[in-house]
Amino acid sequence: MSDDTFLPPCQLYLITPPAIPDLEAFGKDLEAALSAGPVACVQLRLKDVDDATILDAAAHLMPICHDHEVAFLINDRADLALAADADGVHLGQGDGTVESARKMLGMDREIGVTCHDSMHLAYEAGDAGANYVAFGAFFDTDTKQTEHRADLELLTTWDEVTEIPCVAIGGIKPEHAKTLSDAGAHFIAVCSGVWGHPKGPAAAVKEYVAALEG
Ligand SMILES: Cc1ncc(COP(=O)(O)OP(=O)(O)O)c(N)n1
Ligand SMILES: Cc1ncsc1CCOP(=O)(O)O
Ligand SMILES: [Mg+2]
Repeated sequence: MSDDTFLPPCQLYLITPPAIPDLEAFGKDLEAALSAGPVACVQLRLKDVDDATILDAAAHLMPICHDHEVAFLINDRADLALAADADGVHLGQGDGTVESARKMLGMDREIGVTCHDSMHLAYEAGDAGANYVAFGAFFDTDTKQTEHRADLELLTTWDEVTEIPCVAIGGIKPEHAKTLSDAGAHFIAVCSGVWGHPKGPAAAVKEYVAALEG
């Protein structure tokens, strides 16, 4: 994900729902979503479950991603990303340091870092060796209680001053995609807009991709 030389300016990054009650059914939805259009990355973001559940979900979902040449990241836990042989980890500000995750994961795996609405946190993450930084929330979301609201200018400034890709997250609907892309986002991260789309995840991916192609 960090080498965007031959990639379109802004790509879709999918975040799983925080609970996956039926792994078989979700695997089918994931397969449909990834077959519908280009997706750069899928992040397994399970909350309030034990490690075995995360590893089981990773073992089921990662091959689907790899069949589509889509990177598979695990949220919160570098140790589980290593145990699952995932492509990387997404770390929040309370999920451990980039340095310690890098020691665990080596240089071949991706490390992304939540930076809320803060250029300062993004510089810190970049200096520590993050492969991407994530800004948000850009819009209202029911997926997570958020305390920070990012604006488009942050994306533009970040894009101007660094080479490190940035992800925009939080309540992103298809109609927001082009604006975020034009402002400088390299990825838009979406959860409910895809898995909760009234026409299903495949139709959702098509809508986001069409909007990005604008
Ligand atoms: C791409 C991306 N950006 C931000 C987050 C949020 O991470 P974090 O702040 O650790 O919150 P949780 O997702 O762990 O609730 C993310 N997961 N992915
Ligand atoms: C994990 C996370 N971090 C900031 S907003 C958010 C939720 C993203 O989900 P949605 O696309 O449903 O708003
Ligand atoms: Mg986290």
